[in-house]
Amino acid sequence: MSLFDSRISDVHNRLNNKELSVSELVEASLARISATDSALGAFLTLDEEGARAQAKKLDAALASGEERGLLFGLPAGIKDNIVTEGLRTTCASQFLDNFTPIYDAEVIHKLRSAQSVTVGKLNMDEFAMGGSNENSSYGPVRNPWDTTRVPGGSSGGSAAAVAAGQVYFALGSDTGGSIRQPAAYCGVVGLKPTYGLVSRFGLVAFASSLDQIGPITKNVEDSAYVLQAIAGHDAKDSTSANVSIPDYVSSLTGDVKGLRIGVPKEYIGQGIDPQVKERVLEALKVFESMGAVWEEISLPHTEYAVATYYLLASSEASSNLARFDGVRYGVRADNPANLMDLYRRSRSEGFGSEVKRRIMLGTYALSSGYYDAYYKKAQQVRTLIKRDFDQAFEKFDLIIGPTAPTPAFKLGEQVDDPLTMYLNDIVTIPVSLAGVPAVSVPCGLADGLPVGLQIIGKPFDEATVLRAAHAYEGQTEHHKSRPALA
Ligand SMILES: NC(=O)C[C@H](N)C(=O)O
Repeated sequence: MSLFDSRISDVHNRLNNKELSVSELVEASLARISATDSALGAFLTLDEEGARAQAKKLDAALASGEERGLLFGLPAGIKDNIVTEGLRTTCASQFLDNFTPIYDAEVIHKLRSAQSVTVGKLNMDEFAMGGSNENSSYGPVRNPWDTTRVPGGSSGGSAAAVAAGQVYFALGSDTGGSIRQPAAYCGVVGLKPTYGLVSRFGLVAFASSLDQIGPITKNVEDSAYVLQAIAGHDAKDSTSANVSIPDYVSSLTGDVKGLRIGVPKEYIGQGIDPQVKERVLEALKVFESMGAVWEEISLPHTEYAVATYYLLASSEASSNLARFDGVRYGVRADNPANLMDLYRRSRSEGFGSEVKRRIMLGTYALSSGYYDAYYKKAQQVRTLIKRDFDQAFEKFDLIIGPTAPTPAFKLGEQVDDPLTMYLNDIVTIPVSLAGVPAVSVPCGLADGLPVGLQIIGKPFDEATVLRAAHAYEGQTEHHKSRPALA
Protein backbone atom coordinates (compact mmCIF):
# COMPACT_ATOMS: atom_id res chain seq x y z
CA MET A 1 0.00 0.00 0.00
CA SER A 2 1.34 3.39 -0.92
CA LEU A 3 1.75 6.06 1.71
CA PHE A 4 -0.89 8.03 -0.11
CA ASP A 5 -3.52 5.31 0.23
CA SER A 6 -3.85 5.71 3.97
CA ARG A 7 -6.23 8.16 5.59
CA ILE A 8 -5.17 11.41 7.23
CA SER A 9 -5.96 9.93 10.65
CA ASP A 10 -3.68 6.91 9.90
CA VAL A 11 -0.83 9.16 8.81
CA HIS A 12 -1.23 11.16 11.99
CA ASN A 13 -1.02 7.98 14.07
CA ARG A 14 2.17 7.00 12.28
CA LEU A 15 3.64 10.46 12.81
CA ASN A 16 2.70 10.20 16.48
CA ASN A 17 4.37 6.83 16.83
CA LYS A 18 7.50 8.21 15.12
CA GLU A 19 7.15 5.61 12.36
CA LEU A 20 7.17 8.43 9.85
CA SER A 21 8.44 11.98 9.58
CA VAL A 22 7.00 14.94 7.70
CA SER A 23 10.19 15.09 5.62
CA GLU A 24 9.62 11.49 4.54
CA LEU A 25 6.06 12.34 3.54
CA VAL A 26 7.20 15.35 1.54
CA GLU A 27 10.02 13.40 -0.14
CA ALA A 28 7.52 10.66 -1.08
CA SER A 29 5.27 13.28 -2.64
CA LEU A 30 8.11 14.93 -4.58
CA ALA A 31 9.42 11.54 -5.77
CA ARG A 32 5.96 10.54 -6.96
CA ILE A 33 5.57 13.84 -8.82
CA SER A 34 8.92 13.44 -10.50
CA ALA A 35 8.07 9.84 -11.50
CA THR A 36 4.61 10.54 -12.89
CA ASP A 37 4.18 14.16 -13.84
CA SER A 38 5.79 14.02 -17.26
CA ALA A 39 2.93 11.65 -18.17
CA LEU A 40 0.23 13.64 -16.38
CA GLY A 41 1.08 17.35 -16.52
CA ALA A 42 -0.74 18.08 -13.26
CA PHE A 43 1.76 20.58 -11.83
CA LEU A 44 2.47 24.06 -13.20
CA THR A 45 4.82 25.16 -10.43
CA LEU A 46 6.67 23.08 -7.86
CA ASP A 47 8.00 24.50 -4.62
CA GLU A 48 10.44 21.79 -3.58
CA GLU A 49 12.59 24.11 -1.53
CA GLY A 50 9.64 25.65 0.31
CA ALA A 51 8.08 22.24 0.95
CA ARG A 52 11.32 20.79 2.32
CA ALA A 53 11.89 23.80 4.58
CA GLN A 54 8.33 23.57 5.90
CA ALA A 55 8.75 19.81 6.50
CA LYS A 56 11.87 20.44 8.56
CA LYS A 57 10.05 22.99 10.68
CA LEU A 58 7.15 20.63 11.26
CA ASP A 59 9.47 17.74 12.16
CA ALA A 60 11.09 19.98 14.76
CA ALA A 61 7.64 20.86 16.12
CA LEU A 62 6.77 17.16 16.23
CA ALA A 63 9.93 16.36 18.19
CA SER A 64 9.23 19.08 20.72
CA GLY A 65 5.68 17.79 21.24
CA GLU A 66 3.92 21.03 20.24
CA GLU A 67 0.21 20.88 19.55
CA ARG A 68 -0.45 19.89 15.94
CA GLY A 69 -2.75 21.40 13.34
CA LEU A 70 -5.59 19.46 11.74
CA LEU A 71 -3.69 18.75 8.51
CA PHE A 72 -0.27 18.51 10.09
CA GLY A 73 2.47 17.46 7.70
CA LEU A 74 0.28 16.54 4.73
CA PRO A 75 1.64 17.38 1.26
CA ALA A 76 -0.98 19.37 -0.65
CA GLY A 77 -1.42 20.79 -4.14
CA ILE A 78 -3.26 24.04 -4.83
CA LYS A 79 -5.22 24.91 -7.97
CA ASP A 80 -3.38 27.69 -9.72
CA ASN A 81 -6.20 30.23 -9.41
CA ILE A 82 -5.71 30.47 -5.63
CA VAL A 83 -3.08 33.09 -4.84
CA THR A 84 0.01 32.09 -2.89
CA GLU A 85 2.43 34.69 -1.57
CA GLY A 86 5.79 34.44 -3.34
CA LEU A 87 4.67 31.45 -5.43
CA ARG A 88 3.75 31.99 -9.08
CA THR A 89 0.00 31.91 -9.74
CA THR A 90 -0.95 31.75 -13.42
CA CYS A 91 -4.60 30.59 -13.62
CA ALA A 92 -3.07 28.47 -16.43
CA SER A 93 -3.08 31.62 -18.57
CA GLN A 94 -0.09 32.98 -20.44
CA PHE A 95 -1.49 36.37 -19.45
CA LEU A 96 -0.31 35.70 -15.88
CA ASP A 97 2.82 33.77 -16.81
CA ASN A 98 4.97 36.17 -14.78
CA PHE A 99 2.58 36.84 -11.90
CA THR A 100 3.79 36.23 -8.35
CA PRO A 101 1.21 37.28 -5.75
CA ILE A 102 2.19 39.41 -2.78
CA TYR A 103 -0.36 37.88 -0.42
CA ASP A 104 -1.98 34.56 0.43
CA ALA A 105 -5.61 33.64 -0.18
CA GLU A 106 -7.57 33.13 3.03
CA VAL A 107 -7.69 29.35 2.41
CA ILE A 108 -3.89 29.28 2.16
CA HIS A 109 -3.69 31.16 5.42
CA LYS A 110 -6.01 28.55 6.94
CA LEU A 111 -3.94 25.67 5.53
CA ARG A 112 -0.89 27.26 7.12
CA SER A 113 -2.64 27.25 10.49
CA ALA A 114 -3.66 23.63 9.89
CA GLN A 115 0.04 22.93 9.09
CA SER A 116 -0.22 21.17 5.75
CA VAL A 117 2.69 21.49 3.31
CA THR A 118 2.07 23.13 -0.07
CA VAL A 119 4.24 21.35 -2.65
CA GLY A 120 3.06 23.30 -5.67
CA LYS A 121 0.40 24.75 -7.94
CA LEU A 122 -1.86 22.67 -10.14
CA ASN A 123 -2.86 22.88 -13.78
CA MET A 124 -6.42 23.83 -14.75
CA ASP A 125 -8.46 25.25 -17.60
CA GLU A 126 -7.48 28.85 -18.22
CA PHE A 127 -9.25 31.04 -15.60
CA ALA A 128 -11.29 27.91 -14.69
CA MET A 129 -13.19 28.01 -17.97
CA GLY A 130 -13.58 24.50 -19.30
CA GLY A 131 -14.46 20.94 -18.48
CA SER A 132 -11.46 18.99 -19.78
CA ASN A 133 -8.33 20.88 -18.79
CA GLU A 134 -7.56 21.29 -22.48
CA ASN A 135 -7.94 25.08 -22.19
CA SER A 136 -4.70 25.46 -20.24
CA SER A 137 -1.99 27.65 -21.80
CA TYR A 138 0.52 25.09 -20.52
CA GLY A 139 -0.90 21.96 -22.11
CA PRO A 140 -3.57 19.55 -20.94
CA VAL A 141 -3.58 17.29 -17.89
CA ARG A 142 -4.01 13.59 -18.60
CA ASN A 143 -6.27 11.21 -16.74
CA PRO A 144 -4.25 8.77 -14.56
CA TRP A 145 -6.75 6.00 -15.42
CA ASP A 146 -6.11 6.36 -19.14
CA THR A 147 -3.66 8.97 -20.36
CA THR A 148 -5.44 9.27 -23.72
CA ARG A 149 -8.40 10.73 -21.81
CA VAL A 150 -9.14 14.05 -20.13
CA PRO A 151 -9.12 14.34 -16.32
CA GLY A 152 -12.13 16.70 -16.46
CA GLY A 153 -11.98 20.34 -15.57
CA SER A 154 -11.46 22.92 -14.67
CA SER A 155 -9.70 21.49 -11.58
CA GLY A 156 -8.17 18.71 -13.70
CA GLY A 157 -4.68 19.03 -12.21
CA SER A 158 -6.10 18.85 -8.67
CA ALA A 159 -8.10 15.67 -9.37
CA ALA A 160 -5.32 13.95 -11.32
CA ALA A 161 -2.67 14.77 -8.68
CA VAL A 162 -4.78 13.22 -5.91
CA ALA A 163 -5.76 10.19 -8.01
CA ALA A 164 -2.13 9.52 -8.92
CA GLY A 165 -0.96 9.79 -5.31
CA GLN A 166 1.21 12.85 -5.93
CA VAL A 167 -0.27 14.72 -2.98
CA TYR A 168 -2.49 13.90 -0.03
CA PHE A 169 -5.16 16.37 -0.92
CA ALA A 170 -5.71 19.26 -3.27
CA LEU A 171 -7.80 22.39 -3.30
CA GLY A 172 -9.92 23.03 -6.36
CA SER A 173 -12.55 25.61 -7.23
CA ASP A 174 -16.03 24.94 -8.58
CA THR A 175 -18.16 27.41 -10.52
CA GLY A 176 -20.41 25.03 -12.47
CA GLY A 177 -18.88 21.64 -11.67
CA SER A 178 -15.13 22.21 -11.68
CA ILE A 179 -14.42 20.23 -8.50
CA ARG A 180 -17.06 17.51 -8.82
CA GLN A 181 -16.72 16.60 -12.51
CA PRO A 182 -12.90 16.10 -12.49
CA ALA A 183 -13.22 14.20 -9.19
CA ALA A 184 -15.74 11.90 -10.90
CA TYR A 185 -13.53 11.40 -13.98
CA CYS A 186 -10.46 10.63 -11.85
CA GLY A 187 -12.18 8.40 -9.28
CA VAL A 188 -11.63 10.62 -6.23
CA VAL A 189 -13.80 12.56 -3.77
CA GLY A 190 -14.58 16.19 -4.65
CA LEU A 191 -16.68 18.49 -2.46
CA LYS A 192 -18.23 21.78 -3.51
CA PRO A 193 -19.30 23.51 -0.30
CA THR A 194 -22.35 25.75 0.07
CA TYR A 195 -21.75 29.14 -1.55
CA GLY A 196 -20.33 31.34 1.21
CA LEU A 197 -18.95 28.59 3.48
CA VAL A 198 -15.33 28.93 2.32
CA SER A 199 -13.73 32.33 1.79
CA ARG A 200 -13.14 33.41 -1.81
CA PHE A 201 -10.59 36.02 -0.73
CA GLY A 202 -7.59 35.39 -2.96
CA LEU A 203 -9.41 33.13 -5.41
CA VAL A 204 -8.99 34.77 -8.82
CA ALA A 205 -12.61 35.59 -9.68
CA PHE A 206 -14.33 33.92 -12.62
CA ALA A 207 -18.05 34.17 -11.71
CA SER A 208 -18.23 35.64 -8.24
CA SER A 209 -21.81 34.57 -7.47
CA LEU A 210 -20.92 30.93 -8.14
CA ASP A 211 -17.21 30.35 -7.36
CA GLN A 212 -16.42 28.17 -4.33
CA ILE A 213 -13.19 26.55 -3.16
CA GLY A 214 -13.33 22.96 -1.93
CA PRO A 215 -11.28 19.84 -1.20
CA ILE A 216 -10.35 16.96 -3.50
CA THR A 217 -9.28 13.87 -1.55
CA LYS A 218 -9.06 10.08 -1.81
CA ASN A 219 -11.82 9.40 0.69
CA VAL A 220 -14.69 11.09 2.51
CA GLU A 221 -13.04 11.24 5.92
CA ASP A 222 -10.15 13.24 4.49
CA SER A 223 -12.64 15.54 2.76
CA ALA A 224 -14.21 16.30 6.16
CA TYR A 225 -10.76 17.09 7.60
CA VAL A 226 -9.88 19.50 4.82
CA LEU A 227 -13.30 21.18 4.90
CA GLN A 228 -12.96 21.59 8.66
CA ALA A 229 -9.68 23.41 8.10
CA ILE A 230 -10.84 25.78 5.36
CA ALA A 231 -14.49 26.60 6.24
CA GLY A 232 -15.48 29.68 8.20
CA HIS A 233 -16.42 33.32 8.08
CA ASP A 234 -13.98 35.82 6.60
CA ALA A 235 -14.62 39.56 6.77
CA LYS A 236 -12.40 40.01 3.68
CA ASP A 237 -15.01 38.24 1.51
CA SER A 238 -18.29 40.17 1.49
CA THR A 239 -20.26 37.04 0.50
CA SER A 240 -18.74 34.88 3.24
CA ALA A 241 -21.47 33.46 5.47
CA ASN A 242 -21.33 34.04 9.19
CA VAL A 243 -22.49 30.60 10.27
CA SER A 244 -21.20 28.34 13.00
CA ILE A 245 -19.03 25.52 11.70
CA PRO A 246 -20.01 22.05 12.94
CA ASP A 247 -17.51 19.32 13.67
CA TYR A 248 -17.55 17.63 10.25
CA VAL A 249 -15.17 14.87 11.26
CA SER A 250 -17.10 13.66 14.28
CA SER A 251 -20.45 13.95 12.52
CA LEU A 252 -19.29 11.34 9.99
CA THR A 253 -20.08 8.51 12.36
CA GLY A 254 -23.91 8.68 12.47
CA ASP A 255 -25.95 6.30 10.30
CA VAL A 256 -28.24 7.08 7.39
CA LYS A 257 -31.26 5.10 8.58
CA GLY A 258 -34.50 6.86 7.68
CA LEU A 259 -32.77 9.46 5.53
CA ARG A 260 -35.04 10.58 2.70
CA ILE A 261 -33.43 10.79 -0.73
CA GLY A 262 -34.90 12.39 -3.85
CA VAL A 263 -33.63 11.22 -7.24
CA PRO A 264 -34.43 13.74 -9.98
CA LYS A 265 -35.75 11.99 -13.06
CA GLU A 266 -34.01 14.67 -15.14
CA TYR A 267 -30.63 13.45 -13.77
CA ILE A 268 -31.05 9.84 -14.89
CA GLY A 269 -32.99 10.43 -18.09
CA GLN A 270 -32.06 11.37 -21.62
CA GLY A 271 -28.40 12.09 -22.32
CA ILE A 272 -27.12 10.02 -19.39
CA ASP A 273 -24.89 7.09 -20.37
CA PRO A 274 -26.74 3.82 -19.50
CA GLN A 275 -23.75 2.49 -17.56
CA VAL A 276 -23.58 5.69 -15.50
CA LYS A 277 -27.29 5.36 -14.72
CA GLU A 278 -26.75 1.70 -13.77
CA ARG A 279 -23.97 2.65 -11.29
CA VAL A 280 -26.24 5.29 -9.71
CA LEU A 281 -29.11 2.81 -9.32
CA GLU A 282 -26.70 0.32 -7.74
CA ALA A 283 -25.57 3.01 -5.30
CA LEU A 284 -29.20 3.74 -4.39
CA LYS A 285 -29.61 0.03 -3.54
CA VAL A 286 -26.70 0.39 -1.12
CA PHE A 287 -28.46 3.34 0.52
CA GLU A 288 -31.66 1.26 0.72
CA SER A 289 -29.77 -1.56 2.39
CA MET A 290 -28.61 0.93 5.04
CA GLY A 291 -32.21 1.95 5.81
CA ALA A 292 -32.48 5.12 3.70
CA VAL A 293 -35.50 5.55 1.46
CA TRP A 294 -35.54 7.08 -2.01
CA GLU A 295 -38.06 8.09 -4.59
CA GLU A 296 -38.01 9.70 -7.98
CA ILE A 297 -38.69 13.43 -8.02
CA SER A 298 -38.63 16.22 -10.57
CA LEU A 299 -36.53 19.38 -10.66
CA PRO A 300 -38.55 20.82 -13.54
CA HIS A 301 -36.27 23.72 -14.49
CA THR A 302 -33.19 21.54 -14.99
CA GLU A 303 -33.37 21.88 -18.78
CA TYR A 304 -32.74 25.64 -18.55
CA ALA A 305 -29.74 25.39 -16.23
CA VAL A 306 -26.90 25.16 -18.77
CA ALA A 307 -28.15 28.16 -20.79
CA THR A 308 -28.74 30.14 -17.58
CA TYR A 309 -25.26 29.33 -16.31
CA TYR A 310 -23.48 30.31 -19.52
CA LEU A 311 -25.26 33.67 -19.54
CA LEU A 312 -24.63 34.48 -15.89
CA ALA A 313 -21.13 33.01 -15.52
CA SER A 314 -19.97 34.64 -18.76
CA SER A 315 -21.49 38.00 -17.80
CA GLU A 316 -19.68 37.94 -14.48
CA ALA A 317 -16.49 36.78 -16.17
CA SER A 318 -16.59 39.62 -18.70
CA SER A 319 -16.72 42.05 -15.80
CA ASN A 320 -14.16 40.28 -13.57
CA LEU A 321 -11.63 39.83 -16.34
CA ALA A 322 -11.71 43.54 -17.25
CA ARG A 323 -8.88 43.96 -14.72
CA PHE A 324 -6.46 42.14 -17.05
CA ASP A 325 -5.55 45.12 -19.17
CA GLY A 326 -1.79 44.83 -19.66
CA VAL A 327 -1.18 47.52 -17.05
CA ARG A 328 -1.91 46.02 -13.68
CA TYR A 329 -1.01 42.35 -13.93
CA GLY A 330 0.87 39.95 -16.07
CA VAL A 331 1.90 40.21 -19.67
CA ARG A 332 1.94 43.54 -21.52
CA ALA A 333 1.94 44.02 -25.31
CA ASP A 334 5.23 45.35 -26.76
CA ASN A 335 5.50 48.94 -28.06
CA PRO A 336 1.86 50.00 -27.85
CA ALA A 337 0.90 52.93 -30.06
CA ASN A 338 -1.45 54.31 -27.38
CA LEU A 339 -3.47 53.19 -24.34
CA MET A 340 -6.29 51.57 -26.37
CA ASP A 341 -3.72 49.68 -28.40
CA LEU A 342 -2.07 48.48 -25.19
CA TYR A 343 -5.40 47.19 -23.82
CA ARG A 344 -6.50 45.64 -27.09
CA ARG A 345 -3.27 43.88 -27.91
CA SER A 346 -2.49 42.73 -24.38
CA ARG A 347 -5.94 41.13 -24.13
CA SER A 348 -5.90 39.69 -27.67
CA GLU A 349 -2.46 38.18 -27.19
CA GLY A 350 -2.88 37.21 -23.53
CA PHE A 351 -6.21 35.36 -23.40
CA GLY A 352 -6.90 31.98 -24.96
CA SER A 353 -9.87 31.36 -27.24
CA GLU A 354 -12.33 29.94 -24.66
CA VAL A 355 -11.75 32.92 -22.37
CA LYS A 356 -12.34 35.28 -25.28
CA ARG A 357 -15.54 33.41 -26.18
CA ARG A 358 -16.86 33.85 -22.62
CA ILE A 359 -15.91 37.54 -22.48
CA MET A 360 -17.70 38.18 -25.77
CA LEU A 361 -20.77 36.19 -24.72
CA GLY A 362 -20.92 37.98 -21.37
CA THR A 363 -20.36 41.44 -22.82
CA TYR A 364 -23.15 40.81 -25.31
CA ALA A 365 -25.55 39.59 -22.61
CA LEU A 366 -24.87 42.68 -20.50
CA SER A 367 -25.01 45.25 -23.28
CA SER A 368 -27.83 47.78 -23.34
CA GLY A 369 -30.75 46.55 -25.40
CA TYR A 370 -29.94 42.90 -24.62
CA TYR A 371 -29.59 43.06 -20.83
CA ASP A 372 -33.28 42.45 -20.09
CA ALA A 373 -33.61 39.65 -22.61
CA TYR A 374 -30.51 37.76 -21.52
CA TYR A 375 -28.87 38.69 -18.21
CA LYS A 376 -32.05 39.68 -16.37
CA LYS A 377 -34.00 36.74 -17.75
CA ALA A 378 -31.22 34.38 -16.70
CA GLN A 379 -31.30 35.81 -13.17
CA GLN A 380 -35.04 35.13 -13.04
CA VAL A 381 -34.57 31.56 -14.24
CA ARG A 382 -31.83 31.08 -11.65
CA THR A 383 -34.42 31.86 -8.98
CA LEU A 384 -36.75 29.21 -10.43
CA ILE A 385 -33.94 26.65 -10.40
CA LYS A 386 -33.14 27.51 -6.80
CA ARG A 387 -36.85 27.11 -5.93
CA ASP A 388 -36.86 23.59 -7.41
CA PHE A 389 -34.23 22.70 -4.82
CA ASP A 390 -35.98 24.53 -1.96
CA GLN A 391 -39.18 22.60 -2.68
CA ALA A 392 -37.40 19.25 -2.95
CA PHE A 393 -35.59 19.87 0.34
CA GLU A 394 -38.92 20.44 2.12
CA LYS A 395 -39.49 16.71 1.72
CA PHE A 396 -36.03 15.20 1.28
CA ASP A 397 -32.76 15.31 3.20
CA LEU A 398 -30.59 14.67 0.16
CA ILE A 399 -30.79 14.63 -3.61
CA ILE A 400 -28.73 11.99 -5.41
CA GLY A 401 -27.79 11.49 -9.04
CA PRO A 402 -24.72 11.12 -11.23
CA THR A 403 -21.97 13.76 -11.21
CA ALA A 404 -21.51 13.76 -14.97
CA PRO A 405 -23.49 12.20 -17.83
CA THR A 406 -20.54 10.10 -19.07
CA PRO A 407 -17.13 8.92 -17.87
CA ALA A 408 -13.97 10.74 -19.04
CA PHE A 409 -13.83 11.32 -22.80
CA LYS A 410 -10.79 11.27 -25.09
CA LEU A 411 -8.41 14.21 -25.34
CA GLY A 412 -9.27 16.26 -28.41
CA GLU A 413 -12.73 14.72 -28.77
CA GLN A 414 -14.72 17.80 -27.78
CA VAL A 415 -12.31 20.74 -28.11
CA ASP A 416 -13.93 22.02 -31.28
CA ASP A 417 -17.44 21.63 -29.98
CA PRO A 418 -18.00 24.04 -27.07
CA LEU A 419 -21.69 23.19 -26.75
CA THR A 420 -21.07 19.48 -26.20
CA MET A 421 -18.34 20.46 -23.75
CA TYR A 422 -20.80 22.72 -21.87
CA LEU A 423 -23.33 19.88 -21.64
CA ASN A 424 -20.92 17.78 -19.55
CA ASP A 425 -21.97 19.98 -16.64
CA ILE A 426 -25.67 19.36 -17.07
CA VAL A 427 -26.05 17.78 -13.60
CA THR A 428 -23.53 19.88 -11.70
CA ILE A 429 -24.62 23.33 -12.94
CA PRO A 430 -28.12 23.35 -11.36
CA VAL A 431 -26.50 22.69 -7.96
CA SER A 432 -24.11 25.60 -8.49
CA LEU A 433 -26.92 27.96 -9.48
CA ALA A 434 -28.82 26.96 -6.32
CA GLY A 435 -25.69 27.49 -4.21
CA VAL A 436 -26.14 24.22 -2.30
CA PRO A 437 -23.38 21.76 -1.30
CA ALA A 438 -22.60 18.53 -3.17
CA VAL A 439 -19.94 15.87 -3.10
CA SER A 440 -18.87 13.48 -5.85
CA VAL A 441 -17.81 10.04 -4.63
CA PRO A 442 -16.61 7.08 -6.72
CA CYS A 443 -19.45 4.60 -7.40
CA GLY A 444 -17.82 2.06 -9.67
CA LEU A 445 -16.47 1.82 -13.19
CA ALA A 446 -17.90 1.98 -16.70
CA ASP A 447 -15.63 0.35 -19.29
CA GLY A 448 -12.76 0.61 -16.81
CA LEU A 449 -13.30 4.33 -16.14
CA PRO A 450 -14.52 5.84 -12.86
CA VAL A 451 -18.11 7.03 -12.41
CA GLY A 452 -19.03 9.65 -9.81
CA LEU A 453 -22.12 9.69 -7.58
CA GLN A 454 -23.31 13.18 -6.71
CA ILE A 455 -24.81 13.65 -3.24
CA ILE A 456 -26.48 17.05 -2.88
CA GLY A 457 -27.58 18.60 0.42
CA LYS A 458 -29.43 21.50 1.97
CA PRO A 459 -27.58 24.82 2.32
CA PHE A 460 -24.83 24.55 4.96
CA ASP A 461 -25.71 20.91 5.62
CA GLU A 462 -22.32 19.55 4.54
CA ALA A 463 -22.41 17.39 7.67
CA THR A 464 -25.31 15.28 6.31
CA VAL A 465 -23.81 15.17 2.80
CA LEU A 466 -20.49 13.90 4.18
CA ARG A 467 -22.14 11.48 6.61
CA ALA A 468 -24.16 9.87 3.80
CA ALA A 469 -21.09 9.75 1.54
CA HIS A 470 -19.03 8.20 4.33
CA ALA A 471 -21.68 5.57 5.09
CA TYR A 472 -21.86 4.67 1.39
CA GLU A 473 -18.09 4.49 1.11
CA GLY A 474 -18.01 2.15 4.13
CA GLN A 475 -20.29 -0.31 2.31
CA THR A 476 -18.34 -0.33 -0.96
CA GLU A 477 -14.82 -0.77 -2.24
CA HIS A 478 -15.02 1.71 -5.13
CA HIS A 479 -12.82 4.36 -3.54
CA LYS A 480 -10.08 1.74 -3.20
CA SER A 481 -9.75 1.06 -6.95
CA ARG A 482 -6.63 2.69 -8.22
CA PRO A 483 -5.69 3.94 -11.67
CA ALA A 484 -2.92 2.37 -13.72
CA LEU A 485 -0.71 5.34 -12.90
CA ALA A 486 -1.08 5.15 -9.09
N1 LIG B 1 -15.67 26.40 -14.04
C1 LIG B 1 -16.46 25.38 -13.91
O1 LIG B 1 -16.97 25.13 -12.83
C2 LIG B 1 -16.63 24.46 -15.07
C3 LIG B 1 -17.47 24.78 -16.20
N2 LIG B 1 -17.28 23.69 -17.11
C4 LIG B 1 -17.10 26.07 -16.90
O2 LIG B 1 -16.37 25.99 -17.86
O3 LIG B 1 -17.55 27.13 -16.56
